[in-house]
Amino acid sequence: MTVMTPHAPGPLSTAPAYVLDDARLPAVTLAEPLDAPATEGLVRASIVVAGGRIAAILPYGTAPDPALPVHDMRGGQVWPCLVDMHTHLDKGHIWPRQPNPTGDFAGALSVVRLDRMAHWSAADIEARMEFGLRCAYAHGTRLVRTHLDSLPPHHDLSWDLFREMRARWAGRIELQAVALMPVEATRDPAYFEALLAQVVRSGGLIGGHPEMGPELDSDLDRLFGAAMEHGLDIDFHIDETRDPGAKTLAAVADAVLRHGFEGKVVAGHCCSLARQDGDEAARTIDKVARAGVGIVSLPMCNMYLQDRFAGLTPRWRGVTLFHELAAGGADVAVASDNTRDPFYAYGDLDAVEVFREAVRILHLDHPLDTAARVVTTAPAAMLGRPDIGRLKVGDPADLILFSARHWSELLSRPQADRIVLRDGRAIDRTLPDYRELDALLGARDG
Ligand SMILES: Nc1ccnc(=O)[nH]1
Repeated sequence: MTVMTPHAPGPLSTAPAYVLDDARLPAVTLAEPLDAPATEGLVRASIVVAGGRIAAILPYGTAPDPALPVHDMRGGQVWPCLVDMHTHLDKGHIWPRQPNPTGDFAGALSVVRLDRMAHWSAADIEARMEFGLRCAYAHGTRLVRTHLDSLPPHHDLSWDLFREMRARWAGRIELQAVALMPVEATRDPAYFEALLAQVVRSGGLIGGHPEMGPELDSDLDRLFGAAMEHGLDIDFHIDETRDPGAKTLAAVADAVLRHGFEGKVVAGHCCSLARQDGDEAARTIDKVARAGVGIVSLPMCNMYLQDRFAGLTPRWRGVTLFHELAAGGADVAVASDNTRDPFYAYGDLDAVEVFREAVRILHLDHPLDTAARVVTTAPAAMLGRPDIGRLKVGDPADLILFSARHWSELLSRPQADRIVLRDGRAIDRTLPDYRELDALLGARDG
């Protein structure tokens, strides 16, 4: 019997070619449909890996070359490596140094600013980004988009560092970055020009959080104008509030249509949409779909920050109208958001955790048939990388092997025993030790 441990000698660590036999694959991640029956969206199949690539995907039972060594999955699921399309690597892991005393959004905003101004040198950000990326890699993620706080001086410092980190991580994690600032900050031409120069130099995206007010549309026009001039895609933080009066999502969709904007636009959060009445929400969803604005929900962070009042029990989950958006024709996905910082006290850039929690918080279950798309093909498409997060013959064998066979098995445990293959080889999944950050964050006894 094959022993399912990552470091056992065997085909996953040594053989130039082998078979992952008797696996279950999420059909929604298959680039080409397999002629085999699916149960709850899972297809039984065997994958031939050769030269670090997927050489064949065969219906289970159609025996491949009998000479090849076999890793018997015994019915366990095999997924492509994952996509985490909305993170904040620059903030990650500051919690021990800068907790959020209220645990709410206003508290997070104000204390993050204090920490940023006091501590965010290049060395500080680099150490925390590196730590976060090591976690994401060990968990099986291959593509990460991060927002970077981009108010001075970090519009320079963080972006210079980002280019370095992207080069260092090339081949392990593909990195994308988005400028995060209040959209009204673009009214300062000297700042905005300098920021745009950095974003263009870095192959990044422009974004930020628009706010309601008389200048909302003109602020958006300035941002879209710059994006069109420089050929940039856009990724916003939108309406992260319980206030139903926050309607910048509709304004963003209007701006896309008004400008005939042809780049990709993503809107993260969109919490207040779920607090508006049905007709109003439906009108906005229709606009979002027509404008082709992709929506990313951040369920763990939203449930943590939204509807938090001291001494009171939360009454809503904080998430956007995920199902209604999907039914209305909008692209939808989920992602991590913050990790161990004032916006979210927990998290480890584990897209499998994000998937599990998203299923529970957003009711992505029953049926679960296509749910796996929300951390694979859907975010990959929104990020302009449809070559990642899918199972396709000829692609690198970047795969996650689960012992779990069915959805109830996959979603009931944290899948800490998963095996991650990169280019067909099992990687070392050891997570970095928090103690590595002690010197940076001020070690605390007690
Ligand atoms: N949810 C968030 C909003 C703004 N900034 C963050 O880091 N996170």
